Amino acid sequence: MQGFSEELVKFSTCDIADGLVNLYSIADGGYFANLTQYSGKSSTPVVGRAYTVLFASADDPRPAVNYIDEIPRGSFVVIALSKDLQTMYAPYVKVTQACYGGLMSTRAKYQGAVGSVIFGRVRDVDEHRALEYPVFSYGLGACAPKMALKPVAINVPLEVSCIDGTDRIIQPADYIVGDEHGIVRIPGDIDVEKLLEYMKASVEADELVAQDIKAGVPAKQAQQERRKVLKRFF
Ligand SMILES: O=C([O-])CC(=O)C(=O)O
Ligand code: NI
Repeated sequence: MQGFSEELVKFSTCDIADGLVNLYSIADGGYFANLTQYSGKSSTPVVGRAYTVLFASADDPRPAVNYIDEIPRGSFVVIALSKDLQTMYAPYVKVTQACYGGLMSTRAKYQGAVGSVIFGRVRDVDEHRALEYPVFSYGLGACAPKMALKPVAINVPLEVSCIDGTDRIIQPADYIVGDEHGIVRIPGDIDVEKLLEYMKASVEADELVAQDIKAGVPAKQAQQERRKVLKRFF
């Protein structure tokens, strides 16, 4: 692991989204909707810096690139399709082919990648599970990509179409965190140390709220009382 990954792994995607909403007024909490974790579920979230890969239509003029053999250790592999192949509504991509499979996870894991998120379809579910390697995606496919899609760029910003009609951009080296809720991105210009400090205080406060509620204190009252300590962050 590198940078803040070791610290961030102690927090769920919900904790991070809370931090981004409350501390930085990021309305969506950095959350990417509609992704499912198909493999590698564990008690701790998956955290790494984004290693971004853009896939485009097989007839795109750009040559195919080899994205899988040079992944920096500790990276979170992030794959998205070009904007013309995305849809705002389900199923989110205009192709039925899977752009990622078990051999890609085998190689990614060998190089020390922490997980892969594919804003598209994946196949070979059993292989990802047998590897205990975390893979998140919009959905599944059975067909290989070669007649429909190819990887055309590495370490480029990735645009993801979202339900509100705007795009979210994932920059290379952004922190990506995944767990069973899906994926959150911590924008690169955020003070991660401050975010960590806030999340620690917020999680502690909510543990006390839970204790109070179990002891019969009304939820609103417990939240107001216990969350007073968070005022120092604003
Ligand atoms: O055939 C492909 O391109 C993808 C695949 O199934 C794998 O990585 O195992
Ligand atoms: Ni395969």
